[in-house]
Amino acid sequence: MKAPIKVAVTGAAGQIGYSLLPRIASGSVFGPDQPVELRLIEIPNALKPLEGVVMELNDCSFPLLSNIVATADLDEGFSGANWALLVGSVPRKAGMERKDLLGINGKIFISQGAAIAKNAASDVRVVVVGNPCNTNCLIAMNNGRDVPSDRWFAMTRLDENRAKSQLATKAGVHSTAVSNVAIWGNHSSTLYPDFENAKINGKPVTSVITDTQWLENDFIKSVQLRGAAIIEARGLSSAKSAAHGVVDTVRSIIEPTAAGDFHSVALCSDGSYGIEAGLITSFPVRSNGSKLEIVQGLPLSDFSKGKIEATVNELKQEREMVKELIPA
Ligand SMILES: NC(=O)C1=CN([C@@H]2O[C@H](COP(=O)(O)OP(=O)(O)OC[C@H]3O[C@@H](n4cnc5c(N)ncnc54)[C@H](O)[C@@H]3O)[C@@H](O)[C@H]2O)C=CC1
Ligand SMILES: O=C([O-])CC(=O)C(=O)O
Repeated sequence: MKAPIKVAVTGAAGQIGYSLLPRIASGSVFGPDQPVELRLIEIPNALKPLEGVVMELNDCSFPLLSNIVATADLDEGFSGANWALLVGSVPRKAGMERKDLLGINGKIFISQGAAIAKNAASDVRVVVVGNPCNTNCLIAMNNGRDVPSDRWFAMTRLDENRAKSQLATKAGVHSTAVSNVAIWGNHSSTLYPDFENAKINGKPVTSVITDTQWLENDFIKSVQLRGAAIIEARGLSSAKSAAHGVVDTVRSIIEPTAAGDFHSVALCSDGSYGIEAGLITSFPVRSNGSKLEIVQGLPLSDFSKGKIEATVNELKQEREMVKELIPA
């Protein structure tokens, strides 16, 4: 039996937490032979509902769940964590952009970044989900600089999955036929779902879907605005698909990527594709199971370059909005 890994989850009493925790505890994220200890972090006011979540997790009698710690103390919560999934933060309401949350949510990530650096395991990897996730991740990373910058991620996998679903529906194929979908930039209404490098059954999307007008307009907009459409329909932001996005994000970091394919995650730019180093930007990535790398050399048309520039510019604006939260 392997030793348990410690997985810290913030916002554990929230709606994403409710969908995500059983996936982790049942082995869907770290594998069917990997025991996990859950370290659930909430604000003091949410400790009571968190107690209910813990009761339900216990009632599932998950074979792989070795222990649960529930706490409002960041030092205790992140102690020894091998993974920190930062979900806890306020979701937007209808009519808001995700960056409108920066004033409320940004400061949460100062203390969380610092507490991760102080308490987590030396191999900790961090995935920020709470919005606006790229800039929240930037804040956390810069307040937790003892953790190397290649361990910090923000989630754009839900956007990749959404793009696959839209392309599959348009082409009349199953979403598993769609591969190589890069999401570039910010998890926001400027993100760029790159249909030019995407494939359907191994062929360029543009040779299967010849409706260029749809690809350049409706498709991009549908992915950019999907989160808002869910809020409009549900009265609440996406939770099940977001939790599934977290599962896919972690798995595509720790498991080898299928030959020729890639996935999307926001990480600390190293200057690839001319994107300013240090920005938490979504890129196409490949993993060999232990090392994750940005896919190099994808051809980008002027159309794609313009879209990427716009979303990266928004990331720079968001960084400017939170400059007081980032130590020099
Ligand atoms: N990156 C992505 O693709 C997606 C991101 N999100 C974002 O995820 C976040 C969480 O969404 P939901 O679970 O639906 O919200 P929710 O409101 O149901 O749950 C959030 C939980 O976070 C807790 N929380 C707030 N501040 C905290 C802190 N400082 N420390 C620990 N916990 C804290 C709250 O008490 C609450 O239980 C939101 O910011 C939402 O916009 C949602 C969907 C997709
Ligand atoms: O749109 C939102 O506020 C929640 C989110 O990030 C998403 O569903 O992609």
